[in-house]
Amino acid sequence: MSLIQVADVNKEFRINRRQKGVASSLRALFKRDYSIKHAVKDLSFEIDEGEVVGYIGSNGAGKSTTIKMLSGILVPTSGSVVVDDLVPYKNRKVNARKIGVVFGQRTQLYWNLPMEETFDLYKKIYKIDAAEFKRNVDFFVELLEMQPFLRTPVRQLSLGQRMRAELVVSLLHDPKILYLDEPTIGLDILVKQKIRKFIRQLNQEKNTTVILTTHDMDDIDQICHRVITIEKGEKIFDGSLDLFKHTYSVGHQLTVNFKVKYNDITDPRLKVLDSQENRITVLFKKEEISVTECLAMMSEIGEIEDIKIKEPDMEEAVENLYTVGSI
Ligand SMILES: Nc1ncnc2c1ncn2[C@@H]1O[C@H](COP(=O)(O)OP(=O)(O)OP(=O)(O)O)[C@@H](O)[C@H]1O
Repeated sequence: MSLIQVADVNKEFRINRRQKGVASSLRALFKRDYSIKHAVKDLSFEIDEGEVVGYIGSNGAGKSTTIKMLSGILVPTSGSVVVDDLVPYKNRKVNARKIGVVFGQRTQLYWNLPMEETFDLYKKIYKIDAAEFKRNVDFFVELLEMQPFLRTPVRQLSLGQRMRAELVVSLLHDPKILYLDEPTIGLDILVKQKIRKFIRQLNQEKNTTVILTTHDMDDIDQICHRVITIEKGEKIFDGSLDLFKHTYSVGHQLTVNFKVKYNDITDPRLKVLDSQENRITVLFKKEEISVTECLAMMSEIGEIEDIKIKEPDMEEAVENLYTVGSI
């Protein structure tokens, strides 16, 4: 049975429409005046232990609402959410032991305490066994290169240092599942890379299941094996990272420089983007024609000097997803 099971879940929010003024306040006493926001609609998916899943969608698509239902903060309006055999909102305490959560915008740190003391505090809160605690702190501090700032009060840490600290705090009790909501937002590229590497290692060494929401497509590209996309509350794609790219990207781009070029290409599976005296750029889908076949064709139309292949691009795939929708 899957570790996370989401079946036919809906989440509605009631939004008050009350206008300003005494008359409208009086009216509101007798007549309910609100609209319903369907944040998540008929959502179903399953996630197995050890999977690393990117959960993506544009602003307001319903990502955070889903994560909040998975972590037990929100109650679904209908449908069922089961995480490791528990219904999260009914078992918030037990569920909290099994999950780690990092919301990019919300902190779990104490402003005036250095990290070392914050870790000790969480050790007490979660009643973490001393040996397990030491093992984890050593492991995480080394992987995230946190030694130099362990004794610095949190308020003096940079955003990147704080985000690394957030990750450690959420993982000290060895949770089975880690929910990450925009973990690299606002960070410089070096810290982003450190965090991405850390998440990959965490998954490999501890088999932690990771669900990651982000607007940074490099996060997805470099960390996730699977992608689920949601738009206007509805799931529109669920599959491997490769399938995602191939479904939504326009294809591979091949540029060939020729010593001598005799002809132009005519095969309908290759779309010519640019053709010059000694160079041609074509677009193709790997499912329709292989790279080898493509190159064989190129060698028939000229003497090849040099080639360059551009893989389908994640950013471009997401752009297409948002404009095309589900296919
Ligand atoms: N407490 C709430 N009350 C009313 N509406 C809400 C509430 N929380 C979320 N919503 C609405 O539900 C929809 C989904 O919001 P959600 O925060 O899940 O989106 P998101 O995909 O995480 O977006 P973002 O990428 O901007 O963080 C949005 O239209 C949002 O305005």
